[in-house]
Amino acid sequence: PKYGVGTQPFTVLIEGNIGSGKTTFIKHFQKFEDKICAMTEPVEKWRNFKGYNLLELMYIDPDRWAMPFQSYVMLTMLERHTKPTDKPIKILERSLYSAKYCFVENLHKGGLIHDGMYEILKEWYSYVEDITHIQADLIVYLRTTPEVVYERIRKRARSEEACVPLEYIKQLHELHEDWLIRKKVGCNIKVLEIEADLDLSEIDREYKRSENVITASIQQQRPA
Ligand SMILES: Cc1cc2cn([C@H]3C[C@H](O)[C@@H](CO)O3)c(=O)nc2[nH]1
Repeated sequence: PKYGVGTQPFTVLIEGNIGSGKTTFIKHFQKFEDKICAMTEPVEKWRNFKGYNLLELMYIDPDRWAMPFQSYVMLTMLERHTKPTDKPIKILERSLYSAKYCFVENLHKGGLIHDGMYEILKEWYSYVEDITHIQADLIVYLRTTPEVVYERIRKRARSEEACVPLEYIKQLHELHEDWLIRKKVGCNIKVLEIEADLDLSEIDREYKRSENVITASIQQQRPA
């Protein structure tokens, strides 16, 4: 049997484009810390891996650094997927799936990683999925339009993202749509779509709706 089968609680993956509000969304759930193990993306690890800013290196020198960056992202995602918790719910920001179907796919389509690198990463994904149980019961898709998140990225002004062009954001958007809306690829996991173009004041209504769906989905769960 796969490593970790039956060891993980109900797991929600928060997915969406860069700047779609995932971290804000997850922080909203961190107040239920007695019931929910919520883990944001380890961006700080990627920005300082033993003194190397892998995120910056990936953006400024993708030919050399996009592949090693994505292989480290895979490692950090796998750590989160398999991390034990005694809480009944786990919420993760992104996943091995968005790594595979969105980011690595985008880098390869854009010619930023060589075919050989792409094949190695895909080999890792399929091996990892063969030997490890990846718990994923619900995907909350913070659905946005590229222009809206592009503006947010400009405002947030994360230094490494300064040169990310709108085209890159549009490509990532389409890959999220292929995966989560058009269901062209990937896992048949239930998707809850959140209109995340809304500005933060209105989005509380959407948080409430997702909370209801998450708690309802857990109730539907087979009793442990
Ligand atoms: C799974 C996964 C997340 C992820 C994030 N990123 C980038 C996009 C943003 O600039 C930053 C934080 O999400 O990291 C990436 O290049 N590849 C990724 N793969």
